[in-house]
Amino acid sequence: RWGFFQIINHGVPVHVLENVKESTHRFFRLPAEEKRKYLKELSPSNNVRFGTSFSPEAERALEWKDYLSLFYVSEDEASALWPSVCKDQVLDYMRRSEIVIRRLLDVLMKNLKVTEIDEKKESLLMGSKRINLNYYPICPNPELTVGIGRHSDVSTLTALLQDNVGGLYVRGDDDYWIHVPPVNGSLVINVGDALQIMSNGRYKSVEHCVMTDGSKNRISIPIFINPRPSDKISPFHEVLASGEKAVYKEVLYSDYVKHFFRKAHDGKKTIDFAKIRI
Ligand SMILES: COc1cc(/C=C/C(=O)SCCNC(=O)CCNC(=O)[C@H](O)C(C)(C)COP(=O)(O)OP(=O)(O)OC[C@H]2O[C@@H](n3cnc4c(N)ncnc43)[C@H](O)[C@@H]2OP(=O)(O)O)ccc1O
Ligand SMILES: O=C(O)CCC(=O)C(=O)O
Ligand SMILES: [Fe+2]
Repeated sequence: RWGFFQIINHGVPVHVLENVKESTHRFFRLPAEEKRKYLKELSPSNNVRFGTSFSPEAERALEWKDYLSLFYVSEDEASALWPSVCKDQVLDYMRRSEIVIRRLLDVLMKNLKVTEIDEKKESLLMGSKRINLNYYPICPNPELTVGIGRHSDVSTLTALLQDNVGGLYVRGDDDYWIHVPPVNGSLVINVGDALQIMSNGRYKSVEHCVMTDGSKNRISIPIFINPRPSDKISPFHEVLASGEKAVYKEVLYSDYVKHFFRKAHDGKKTIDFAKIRI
C-alpha cells in the first residue's frame, strides 16, 4: 500500500552484497584528489559522476551526503570508465539483481492485466539502469540537517541495499513516518514515479527520506531501474482499457528526470509535472 517492501529471498548471494558494500567504502576512503577526478566538470564520462547533496545550486541547505552515480551503458564502457576500486563488485551486484527485478515486474504487470512484456514494454519498464553509491558521513549535529530530504525516486523500481546503521524512513498515511530497519541480506524495493505514471496511479511511488547519524558513517546502494531516457511514458493502454480516465499525460522520460534534478527535494511534487490538469 505504501509503495515499498523489503525482501530477503531475492536470490542475490550474501557475498555479492557484502562485496559491493566493501567496495563502496573503498571508493569513499580514496584520497579527496582521487574522488575529485569524477566530479561533473572533470569526469572522463557523463555517465560517471561524483557529487554531494542533491542539487547543490538549487538547495537552500545542503544534504549530508556524498555519492558516486553510475549510469550503465554497457559492460565495456563500465569496465573502461568506472572507478577500478569498485567496478567489478558493482557490476556483479547489478547483474545478479536483474533476475529478481524482472520477476517483481512480471508480478506487478500481471496484476495490471499486462500479460506480455514485449520489447517495447521491456524498454519502458527497465530499459536503463543507474546505480548510486551513497555515503553519509558522521554528522556532528544530526538534528540540524538530513541525509536525503523527502522525495520519491523517478525510477520504475529501485532496489536498495543499506548497511546496518539505519536512518531510512518511508512515509505511511497521515504524515506518519516508518523506519525501515536494516535487515541483514535484505533488499528494500521502492516503487518509483515512472511506475506510478505507467500504472495510472494504481501503484504509488513511495516518499522517503534519510536521517543523519551522530556516531556512524552510513552507506546505501540504490539501483534505479528506469525507462530509457528517449522513451515517452504514459499510462499503459491495458490499464485504461476498461474506460479508466488517464491521470497522467505522455512525457519524455529524460525531460521528467531533468525536471527532478532542477530543484531541491520536495516530497512527491515532481510527479505533478506529468499530471493532466483539468
Ligand atoms: C544525487 O542525489 C540523488 C540522486 C537520485 C537519483 C535518482 C535517479 O537517478 S533515478 C534514475 C534517473 N534516470 C536516469 O538516469 C535516466 C537516464 N539519464 C538521463 O536521461 C540523463 O542523464 C539526464 C539525467 C536527464 C541528464 O541529461 P543531460 O541532458 O545529459 O543533462 P545533464 O547536464 O547531465 O543533467 C541535467 C541536470 O541534472 C543533474 N544531474 C544529471 N544526472 C545527475 C545525477 N546522476 N545525479 C545528480 N545530478 C544529476 C545535472 O547536474 C544537471 O544539473 P546542472 O545544474 O548541472 O545543469 C535520487 C536521490 C538523490 O538524493
Ligand atoms: O540511503 C538510503 O537508504 C536511501 C537513498 C535514496 O533514497 C536515494 O538514493 O534515492
Ligand atoms: Fe530515493
